[in-house]
Amino acid sequence: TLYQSISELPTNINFDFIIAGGGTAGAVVANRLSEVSRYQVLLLEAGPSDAGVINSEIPFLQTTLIGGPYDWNYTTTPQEGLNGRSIPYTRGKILGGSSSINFMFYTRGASADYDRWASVTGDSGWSWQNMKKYFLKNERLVPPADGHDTRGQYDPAVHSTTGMTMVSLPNYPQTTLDNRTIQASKQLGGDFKFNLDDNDGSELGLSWNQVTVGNGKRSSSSTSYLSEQYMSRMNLHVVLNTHVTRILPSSSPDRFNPRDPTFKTIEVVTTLRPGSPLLLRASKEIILSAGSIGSTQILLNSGVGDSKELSAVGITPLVDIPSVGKNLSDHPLLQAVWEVNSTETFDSFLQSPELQAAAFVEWQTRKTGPLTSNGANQLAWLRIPDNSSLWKSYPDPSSGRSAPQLELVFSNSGGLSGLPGAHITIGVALPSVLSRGSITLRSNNPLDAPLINPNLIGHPYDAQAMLAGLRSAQRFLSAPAFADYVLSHVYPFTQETIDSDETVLETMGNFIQTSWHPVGTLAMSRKGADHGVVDPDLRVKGLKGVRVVDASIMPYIPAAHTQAPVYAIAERASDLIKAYWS
Ligand SMILES: Cc1cc2nc3c(=O)[nH]c(=O)nc-3n(C[C@H](O)[C@H](O)[C@H](O)COP(=O)(O)OP(=O)(O)OC[C@H]3O[C@@H](n4cnc5c(N)ncnc54)[C@H](O)[C@@H]3O)c2cc1C
Repeated sequence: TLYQSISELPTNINFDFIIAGGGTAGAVVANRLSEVSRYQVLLLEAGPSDAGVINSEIPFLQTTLIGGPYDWNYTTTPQEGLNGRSIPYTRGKILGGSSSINFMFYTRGASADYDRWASVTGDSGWSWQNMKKYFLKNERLVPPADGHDTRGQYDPAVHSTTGMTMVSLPNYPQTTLDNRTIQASKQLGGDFKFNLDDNDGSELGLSWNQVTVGNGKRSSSSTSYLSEQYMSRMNLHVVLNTHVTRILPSSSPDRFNPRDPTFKTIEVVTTLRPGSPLLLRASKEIILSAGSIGSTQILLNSGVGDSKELSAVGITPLVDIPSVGKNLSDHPLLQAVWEVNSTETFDSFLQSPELQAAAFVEWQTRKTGPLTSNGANQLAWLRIPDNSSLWKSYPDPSSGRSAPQLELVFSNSGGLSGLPGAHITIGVALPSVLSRGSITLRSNNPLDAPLINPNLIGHPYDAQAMLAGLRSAQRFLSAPAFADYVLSHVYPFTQETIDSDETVLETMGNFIQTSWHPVGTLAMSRKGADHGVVDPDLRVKGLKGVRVVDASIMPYIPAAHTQAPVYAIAERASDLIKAYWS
């Protein structure tokens, strides 16, 4: 049942599980736990429904969701590595969470990313070998909207066609770019070699991009795990417009010796009108799935965190876990634009209201055409060469020798630059970083946005790696396949300045943005470790009754756009919770 307001929720139900946050992970957990008909499951979401939000349905309109009503509209603290800029930090505030507003890349990461999680947690359940089945449980591979022959563009052996969230190969061709990129990969070989499928655990090389799009529309955790057939379950209750502020201990624990207090009460306020908080009780567990920022804030509001920092903002500390909110990791992104010799790039579409209107009619009638595209048909995952002088000064942040340190994403337009003319954009991102940031409270008002410091390019390695990524992008464009095509670099540097390491290092901070992949703030660690927040079964250490299931539990950021990892975490977490209570 779907309720628009907490006041509509029947008061006579005894909820076994209450899940805070109806986002990517929360929707999975709500679906899987409500498969057990004797469990009453309550999912609480601060945002509204995604039903009928056409900008969320149409893949191409992804960027229009940034900064709008379905965004929490956070801003970071001033970022030293970004020349002191504070930047917008988008998170989905809508059913489906960030999966309803993200850019739909479907990337699982390197096998070594999961093996590293297994090794730091001491739980082989997090290894690639074991996590594979959870990726398959989540994925339903479907044909692309343009019906093109996808043979040779992916490896069917590592995909599932029977899971929940729809995944497809590119849905609309980037005519002038797709073939050139494949040709360049053949001509250059080496680190740019063609990789049939970057989702088989070995990412290195150039691959076709897989996206969470099905039948020409976005497939989100809401459209898949909370679709009508599941919402009709009598034991699944989803309440929208409900902000979770805190979790509360059952009986007041002794401050100096809390002895694992039990938290089974959750405090909420409706976002629809001013009013006093309401309390709800879970008889089995509270599950925090409010995302890296939301779940962290709920714990801090509740007095679970660094006791000194909490006292400083006027919150009574209940359980001292200094790691709460630390270890924030994200992928910095620099979009570099080159002018090209063409009249057929996506720029002409971006600059023509007539073409867009026609595309809208095509999408409405057939769910095909340019609007089914997320704008990126290929990507490359690379390593910085072993003989680079960087390794004399810095450790390798990647999870292993088969995991990438650089990512390049290819788009057939000037994208964000907004420049007139025809372009190619290469998004340069860092899949592994040495910077770590934090989330802390601004005040003791639970509705105040927290202080978010992703510390982008906060470590000198990250700056040098970004420079190396830009040089890789230039090297790729030097292939014969681009010889009569790529004219000059036009953004954010100029053809004259791009080759100066000094200029690039000094000015790139003015342009680098986030890839919107914050993770790690409630990281898993071994049982008994003196750091970390949740145990390998995702229970908050030192508390009874509370688990965290979302991007915040990742101890290290994977070399992946983070939704597929979150889906797999949520599928495994659901199994762990079911096994515990069965
Ligand atoms: C603009 C953008 C583009 C992205 N592009 C990609 C991409 O192309 N591919 C990819 O793999 N990943 C992408 N990501 C990242 C990916 O979407 C996220 O890592 C993933 O969805 C996070 O899942 P989650 O469950 O941890 O959090 P979310 O999906 O964000 O879910 C958290 C939910 O909790 C709710 N919530 C928060 N606080 C509270 C509260 N106090 N009370 C009640 N509810 C609350 C939120 O409204 C939200 O619905 C992108 C993200 C963004 C923002």
